[in-house]
Amino acid sequence: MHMPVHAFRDGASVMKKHWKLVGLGVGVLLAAEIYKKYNRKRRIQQRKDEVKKSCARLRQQLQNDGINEAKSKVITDLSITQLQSKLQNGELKAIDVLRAYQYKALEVNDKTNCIVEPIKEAEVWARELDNQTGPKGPLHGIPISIKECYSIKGYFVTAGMSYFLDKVVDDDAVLVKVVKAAGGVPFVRTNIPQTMMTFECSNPLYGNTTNPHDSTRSPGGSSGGEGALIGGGGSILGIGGDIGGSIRIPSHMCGIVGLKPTVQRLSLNGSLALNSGQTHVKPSGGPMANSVDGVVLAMKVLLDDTLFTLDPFVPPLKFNTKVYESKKPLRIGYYTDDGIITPVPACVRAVHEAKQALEKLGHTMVPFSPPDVHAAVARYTRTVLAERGDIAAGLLAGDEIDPSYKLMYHTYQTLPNILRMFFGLLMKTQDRLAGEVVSQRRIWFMLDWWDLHDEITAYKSKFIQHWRDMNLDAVISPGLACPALPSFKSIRVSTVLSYTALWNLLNFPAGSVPVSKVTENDQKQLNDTEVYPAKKYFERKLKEFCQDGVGLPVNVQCIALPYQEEVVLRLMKEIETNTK
Ligand SMILES: CCCCCCCC/C=C\CCCCCCCCCCCCCC(=O)NCCO
Repeated sequence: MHMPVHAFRDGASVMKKHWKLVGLGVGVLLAAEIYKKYNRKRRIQQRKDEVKKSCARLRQQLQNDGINEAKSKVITDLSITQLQSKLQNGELKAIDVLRAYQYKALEVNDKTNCIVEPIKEAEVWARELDNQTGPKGPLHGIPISIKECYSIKGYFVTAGMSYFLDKVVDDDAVLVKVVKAAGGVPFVRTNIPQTMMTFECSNPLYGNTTNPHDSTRSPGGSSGGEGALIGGGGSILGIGGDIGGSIRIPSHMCGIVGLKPTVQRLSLNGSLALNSGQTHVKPSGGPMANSVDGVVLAMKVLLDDTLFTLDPFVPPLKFNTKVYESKKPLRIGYYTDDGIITPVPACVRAVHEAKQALEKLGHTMVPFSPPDVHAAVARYTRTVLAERGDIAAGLLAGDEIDPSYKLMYHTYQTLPNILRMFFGLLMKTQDRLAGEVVSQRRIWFMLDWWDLHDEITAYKSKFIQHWRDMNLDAVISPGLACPALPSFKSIRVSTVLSYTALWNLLNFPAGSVPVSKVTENDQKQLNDTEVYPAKKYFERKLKEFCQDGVGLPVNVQCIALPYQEEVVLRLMKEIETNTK
């Protein structure tokens, strides 16, 4: 078709105008993006400065009040039972206990960077308790540390992401309210890893937390700040959260006690969850402490009418003291290897020591093999990574990706599918599960999601049948396949998660209790190929990361059927009392 020349000229000028508009649009978008990034960086810096100032203020306050190492130690050396009784009978004041723990917490923080910030209102709360007349609550004056993801009115809840620095939260989480109603004094907020979906403890806002027993190692995560703080002696009781091991892994790596209850035995209302729409495997909130007594006290106090009223979806099951204190001999399964990754010798030895101790107490110990752990863990990762980290990635836009999260982020977010499949195939030659996890598909369709639910339900039934066939009351297992790992290395041995994540998939309560410390002989055995052949790639990596680990804590895990936290705690107490 013929077009007159002027038509071309007009067309060209219109195009030119359009290009100008497009250019302008792109420029505005780019400028907005640059501004957003700049603004986020500025906010992060501002946050870092606020935190530094708030620690400096507290330090000054403690100095003004004449608190020193010796004064603090007199109080922080008390067991939770002694502390509770001295606070109840008025021998100790809440403010003095708070000051002692603030001092110690800052000291541990200097070594490990475990605190996000002190809670400034703690002093007011402690003084109010000291002035209070009438009956005292069971946690009266006991300082409690709180994982960063739990809301505390007036504070930022971020999971290590600057996206959440826009506004502070306007109410306390349910567990924080229950703690306060019982007279507890929330006094510090503790660090977490970026997104909370790793078992490290590092993020660009608050930095990396290190292990109190070895500063080159991680405390584990995601409740790693709690692990490091309690493990270092800077808190006696804290609250964590767990969807794959986040209470139990730091407990194991820092040598403290932690309980992951059945989902919803305690409330998680008011705690940050990035993927709360993921319904198949849910997180649990639970206590972490320096003793089983601490965890038991927390469970007794939390499982109360205040909790049942604040969150009516929590089944009104009070702590069953009869079950906890029962002396009836139990039939307990034990295993040291789940077939996914062989634990290092120290972790195997800990299970044997716990088994012997329980046997001496009259329990019957029987070898147990959890059925089909491979399929279970593959389903677990398909579930928790169903959207392959899209939600976190959306919130992270503009933030630096933390080294602890990088490999997972890039595997699922930036690697083109074809390369990921190739990487997965390559991985499969080394480790079948890891290869499957790397190449697993995003769940797009509702029917796939429902099928996955049915598969998990079927697995639960099969597992419970196996448990019943063996007539078990409980099971003990390694706390994890390795003690504390060097910082930022956990993703390279992430199959170790099979020891903890299995119980999240099944929704069984599981607790972690210290049994021993890595010895020279454990290390010798680790390097003896007859004892630890390290045939799999991840086992070779474990062996590498576990060198020079003498003295690191080693826990075991205790597990029971859903809603039988009291059985778990009973075993933990018996192990704590009869090992080491
Ligand atoms: C479990 C087997 C994993 C094998 C992965 C092989 C490693 C290949 C490298 C990169 C791919 C990354 C795959 C990462 C898999 C781990 C996924 C689950 C992480 C869940 C951690 C949960 C921590 C937690 O409990 N958070 C509490 C939140 O409230």
